[in-house]
Amino acid sequence: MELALQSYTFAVEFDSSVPEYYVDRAALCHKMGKHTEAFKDLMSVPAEQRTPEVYKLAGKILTSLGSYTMAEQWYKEALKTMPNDEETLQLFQITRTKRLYQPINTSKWPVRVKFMEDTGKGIYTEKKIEPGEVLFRDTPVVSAQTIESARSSPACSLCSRSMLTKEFYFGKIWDTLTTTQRDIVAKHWPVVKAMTCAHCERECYCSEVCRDVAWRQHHQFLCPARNPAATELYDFCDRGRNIVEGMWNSVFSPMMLARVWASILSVVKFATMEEMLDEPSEESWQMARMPFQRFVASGTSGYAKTVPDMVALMARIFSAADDTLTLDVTEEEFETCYYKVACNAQSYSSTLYASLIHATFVGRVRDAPDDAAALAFALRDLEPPDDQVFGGLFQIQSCLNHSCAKNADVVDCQFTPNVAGVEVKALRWIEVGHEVTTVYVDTALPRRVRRAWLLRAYNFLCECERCRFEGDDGSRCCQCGARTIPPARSWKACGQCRQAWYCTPRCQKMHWKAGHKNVCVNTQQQEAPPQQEAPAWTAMASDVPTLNEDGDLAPSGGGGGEDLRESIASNIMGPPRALYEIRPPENDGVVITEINDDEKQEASPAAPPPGGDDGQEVAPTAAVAPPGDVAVEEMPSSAKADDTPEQDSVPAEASVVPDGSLATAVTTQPAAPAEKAEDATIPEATAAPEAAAGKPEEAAVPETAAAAAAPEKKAEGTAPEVTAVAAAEKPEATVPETVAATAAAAAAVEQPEATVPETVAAAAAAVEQPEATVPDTAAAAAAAPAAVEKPEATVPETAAAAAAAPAPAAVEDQEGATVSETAAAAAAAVEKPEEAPAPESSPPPPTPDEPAA
Ligand SMILES: C[S@@+](CC[C@H](N)C(=O)[O-])C[C@H]1O[C@@H](n2cnc3c(N)ncnc32)[C@H](O)[C@@H]1O
Repeated sequence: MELALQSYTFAVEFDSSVPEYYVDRAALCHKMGKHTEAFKDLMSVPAEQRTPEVYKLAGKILTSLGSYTMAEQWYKEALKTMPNDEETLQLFQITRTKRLYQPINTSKWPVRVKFMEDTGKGIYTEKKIEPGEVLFRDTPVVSAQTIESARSSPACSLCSRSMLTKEFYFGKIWDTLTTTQRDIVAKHWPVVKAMTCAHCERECYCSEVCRDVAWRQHHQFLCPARNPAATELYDFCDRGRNIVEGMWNSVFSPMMLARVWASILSVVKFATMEEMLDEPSEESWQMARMPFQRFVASGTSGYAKTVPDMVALMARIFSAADDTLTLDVTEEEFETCYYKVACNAQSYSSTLYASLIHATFVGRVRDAPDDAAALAFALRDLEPPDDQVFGGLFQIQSCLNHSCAKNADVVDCQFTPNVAGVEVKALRWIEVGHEVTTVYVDTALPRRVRRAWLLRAYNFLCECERCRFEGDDGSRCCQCGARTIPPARSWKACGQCRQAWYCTPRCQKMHWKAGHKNVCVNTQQQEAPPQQEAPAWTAMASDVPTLNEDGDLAPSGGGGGEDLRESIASNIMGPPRALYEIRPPENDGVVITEINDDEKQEASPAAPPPGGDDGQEVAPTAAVAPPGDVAVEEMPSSAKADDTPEQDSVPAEASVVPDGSLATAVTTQPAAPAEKAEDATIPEATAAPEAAAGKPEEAAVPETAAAAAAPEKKAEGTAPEVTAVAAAEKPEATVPETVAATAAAAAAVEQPEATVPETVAAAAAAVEQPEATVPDTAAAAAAAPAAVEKPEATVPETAAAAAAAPAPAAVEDQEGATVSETAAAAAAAVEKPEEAPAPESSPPPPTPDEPAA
């Protein structure tokens, strides 16, 4: 090879105007591992003479240099002229995967970030975890107080500790207090020293340290005194409109987006100064963007068009951010950043809460009876303050995937007085290698609504254990998939959770064993419904599940795929929103939980179905069963009004004919043998109210003697099985290329040492188009039948592109292309739940003790 290199060098020196000589030498150098020389050679080819092959080779070289972002740019250039070139598409995907899934350092913690094909990055345990154990802690890369909270609860803009001053708390009342009363308040109010930015009044800090750090990190570009365009942004936030055209939510404000760009600029500015350059280098841009590149962004493009004023405002702010530096906030740039934040923002607080300040004050006043008497009137109508709430982007925490049966909680955590963040704690035992999950949605909601929510907001169809072992409504048997005839009828619901329906006791039993027992909870033990609590998220949730005219994902339940698909195309117009919800502190005053904490149910396993009563309870959602209907006749006739188990009676079985419809023929089977204790805990199925009233003998599955026994505790840590099943169910065929890409991703994830990029200075200097942002179009996302990652909006979707997509979860990175589990794919998965392979968590075949199946 050395000889060949000499020949090429001779050729180049002989006639330096022939681009092919450079290209050939670059290819050889690349082969020989001389990547920097190779790239220099390519840069000698004038831009107008660069062929797609040159761009492709440049992509390969830059990938070898670990400069993935730039490599992607060059592949994109190549794809502009040869959009169907499979090799380039493949290389593009691999590079992107490498960039997105480079290892995240969790070496201090008993967890590891791993990449799974169906769920993307996730957090997995490295050892068996105890309930309550801290899995990891994390601090935000960027954060901002939510608009809502900023108005009601002042806090240090950087470290998020509460800055609730007495004047703020007393508000208008303050002016009505006598001097004596004010003195008393001042005596007992904890010291809260707040200071503003040295240049503007718009930011509040707890200390000079926070003020200085904030200045360097972002405020230098956003201070209205320095950048007048930013005034409008502050005004916007001050007006307290946390919902802009129904889009902004209470978890993050546009200020967070502005801080993302500002912090990128600040790194670039610093690097440029350090390197004593006149202009920022491409490398410094890349380095500055790096912390944000790993965050996935789910969403379809078009959002920027719904908030054009905000896009224009951000563009104005960053076009004048600094004398020498500008950042072009295009629609694409805006959307990418928006979706990253929407998909990953986690709300959190400093544990130095407003309520803590208030409680301290109240406690001190109480301890001084004279002072209490003097203030009694003034304090009469004052409510305790709201706590401050921030939204933040966290590197590790953002890798937590969702499960409706979460096994971990995200709680507030204070690292130092000036650094707050979150810690993730196990809610129960988690086996080694199992996934750590949290919830993104109110898990008290029915399955259909939860899934619609998640699909809309996060672009994935939840296949967690709960979703797999609950149904949508009574028209479809959760075990065998048999549908009622007519569809308005309802099968009997699980008497305990009422979230699963069965055509026969046998199906109920099978489903129980297969996994329903792990997720079955008594809905009455769940928390009050969201409407009653009216936390911030209900306002958001209420406008989400309108998926079709009936407000359903599918008519008559059963997860009809077409309807879901259509509704997604027609109704899922809005962008994702983060649903993490902060709750008022409980007990120790530092608890932050997500929207709904089903840990309470987990902590206190659902009570057994109460005697005969439970069997008589009816599912609130059960439909009316017309008397004399075929399905009613097929239900067990053995259940007596007093629910005495009738051991030798025979529940008639509904059978399903191959086309999935319910056969009217009723078969008789031998009586089931005595059940094992495990089986005996199955809550009896309950029928629709009218059916129960009209036909008491059909109201319940015969209750067994052991039915009062407590149901088994939930199985723990089943996530890997869930993952496996979800993968197995995926409608898209997984082609070898995908496997290869995934393997590459996994390898990248698992090899921390592979992360250190070589120097890319030469490459950086030469790159022409650093940041072309090209998100998917909404139409493409809706229409794409398979997961497709498109390096350019202009690159047609091809089978090859679909095959090459390494990650089904929607992943839109800074540069825009999207790996998406499309609506169609999701819909297909919903459409055929009855055809799903048996869950891996299914129990072994029945033992002789168990009832015959
Ligand atoms: C906060 S991120 C979680 C980490 C993410 N998996 C990643 O690769 O960065 C949220 C995104 O993860 C994916 N996700 C989370 N939970 C999931 C689940 N249960 N099934 C499939 N995808 C999931 C979705 O794409 C969602 O938009």
